[in-house]
Amino acid sequence: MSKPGLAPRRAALALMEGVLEERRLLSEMLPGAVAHLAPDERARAQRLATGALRWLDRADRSLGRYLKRRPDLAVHNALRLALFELWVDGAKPHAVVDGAVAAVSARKETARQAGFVNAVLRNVLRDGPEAWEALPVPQLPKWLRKPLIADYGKPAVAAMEAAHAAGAPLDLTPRDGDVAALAQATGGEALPSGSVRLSRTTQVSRLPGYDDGAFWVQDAAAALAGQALAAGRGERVLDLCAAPGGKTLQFAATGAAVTALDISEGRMTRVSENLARCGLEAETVVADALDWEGGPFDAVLLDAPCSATGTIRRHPDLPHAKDGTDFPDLFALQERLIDRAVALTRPGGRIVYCTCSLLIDEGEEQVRDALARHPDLRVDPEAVALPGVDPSWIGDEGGLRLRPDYWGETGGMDGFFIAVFRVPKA
Ligand SMILES: C[S@@+](CC[C@H](N)C(=O)[O-])C[C@H]1O[C@@H](n2cnc3c(N)ncnc32)[C@H](O)[C@@H]1O
Repeated sequence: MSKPGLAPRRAALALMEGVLEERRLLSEMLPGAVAHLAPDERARAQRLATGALRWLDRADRSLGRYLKRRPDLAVHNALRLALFELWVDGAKPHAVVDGAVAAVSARKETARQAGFVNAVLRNVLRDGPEAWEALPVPQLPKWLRKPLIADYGKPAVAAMEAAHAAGAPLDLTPRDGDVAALAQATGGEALPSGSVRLSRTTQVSRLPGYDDGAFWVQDAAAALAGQALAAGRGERVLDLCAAPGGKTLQFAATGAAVTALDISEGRMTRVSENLARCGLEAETVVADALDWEGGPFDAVLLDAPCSATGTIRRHPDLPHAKDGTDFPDLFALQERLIDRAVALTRPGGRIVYCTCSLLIDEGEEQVRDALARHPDLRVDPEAVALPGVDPSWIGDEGGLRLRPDYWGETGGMDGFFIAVFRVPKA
């Protein structure tokens, strides 16, 4: 029989290897990679892999003191994971050392290095948590850090990195807009923007009101993007890249006639499930937005596919799995999707363009380029001056720049860019 706790640790190490060697995202590998585990072990494997990747940079700095040269990836990862468990997760030292040694011993290729792992971890333990705490907050890899410093400056990037290390709370959007009632029912905090924030980790489906569809999970920054559209009862609204549907639900809850479109059939199933749970309606269309014909609509939301660099708090694997080389294709797609959104909006209508990205190429620059291609469009800064938004977050081009370090004292928010275009009357 294998040691207790070995299976989730081995699954976590396999997930880390998938990210760091095969450059795959955790979301692509889960839930397949943990399907063989019991539910609590699955959650533990995911938590360990996510945590180790979040703290990877600090673990590597720490291990630099004990390693003459970089060990094989599998051994290195076992040590990185052990440091996360010891100094962040608060696991018992003997259990961590035993677990790391057992994981390395269980693989034929690494079994001979079990003694080495044991020795390194003994040295780490001898130096204690003070040595770990003295190290800087984990930094982003250079490929991402450099352009962000160029755009925001070093202090801002350091603040974002601190927010990435802190992780993300759980935000809920109330279906009927009654934020106070939902905050009371769930024991959460009512945010000025209309979301409810829970700081504790919890199983969402066990929260009161889940089965009745009284709320859905949606980061407060993403909810602001939905609010910026200001959908009204009976208005024809198109959600052009809709899945998994947080913003579709926001529009449907206002009584708008919503068409939710997405290229992915699988992801669109989640939109339908979310609508059904919340007792809301929308027309769902699986199609490529670039060649779909319909409308014209009173309002179009384009929550475009993007680098997702605004979601690193929730997805600390992203900076390790990506290197930015595929981003220019996304920038070009965003441009074409903006042109489609313009074509699908009626004269006098409006378009919300947003991305969960920190890169200005996917935000401010897209707005500037869109205005050059469509000189009749106007950006409406008033439309993004929403409750909870600090006016200094609205840029010269009229868009709203949200960063993970904003609202730091209440748990931060996802990085987002949101701009509202007004289409001229005919
Ligand atoms: C950022 S996500 C949208 C999130 C969603 N608006 C929400 O609030 O839950 C981007 C979506 O764009 C979809 N997508 C990518 N390319 C597309 C295309 N050419 N046409 C339609 N949808 C596309 C992806 O499948 C993905 O679901």
